[in-house]
Amino acid sequence: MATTDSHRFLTAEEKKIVESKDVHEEETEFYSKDKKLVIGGVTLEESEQKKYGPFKARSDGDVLYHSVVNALLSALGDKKARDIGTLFPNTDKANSNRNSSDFLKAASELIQASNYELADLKVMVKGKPRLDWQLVEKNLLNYFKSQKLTPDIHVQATSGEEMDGAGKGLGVEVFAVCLLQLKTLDQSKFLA
Ligand SMILES: C[C@@](CO)(OP(=O)(O)O)[C@H](O)COP(=O)(O)OP(=O)(O)OC[C@H]1O[C@@H](n2ccc(N)nc2=O)[C@H](O)[C@@H]1O
Repeated sequence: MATTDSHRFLTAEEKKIVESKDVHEEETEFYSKDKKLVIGGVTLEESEQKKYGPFKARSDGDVLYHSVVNALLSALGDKKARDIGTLFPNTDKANSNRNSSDFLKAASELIQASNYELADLKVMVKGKPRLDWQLVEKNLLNYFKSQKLTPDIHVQATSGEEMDGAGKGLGVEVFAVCLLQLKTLDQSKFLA
């Protein structure tokens, strides 16, 4: 039975079962042959895909975008939009294989409707998959620009040193911190 542990890779056993199912063109709720591992809107290269398989997730499983959405929702503090799962339940088939940029769009629209602008976004990725993090940064910058938001963005990565699930390659953890700033802030009074 697929669990809703949404950012775990398929275990070797699960992958074997699903691949064998795949032979009969069957697809499970969380895994389909065309589901690629994507982090920060960047799809991993085939060689990396083979090592890890896709995330087990209702949506496209982009754990970096999900973490950024949760950071934005946390900074906004709207109790009705507490977190990503409140806005986009993984029990909702509408989120099946959904592009996680949809979730970023929803969070960006909440910021646009607020008294705040997005000043800073800092991301730390922990896990084994290697990506061009500069490309992820560019992706995020372009995305937010399309939403009329211009945060300073910095993305880092660490292996997790085999110490825990992410470090052992069972999945990827992403920590995101953002700074919202009042749109009406008159910065001149801070300039000496
Ligand atoms: C992003 C989505 C899109 O469908 O799922 P995936 O595509 O990763 O599967 C969902 O928004 C899902 O995000 P995520 O929050 O990571 O999923 P889960 O860990 O399963 O938690 C789902 C929701 O259950 C609630 N929750 C979870 C754990 C907990 N101890 N208490 C809770 O109340 C939270 O509201 C959380 O948002």
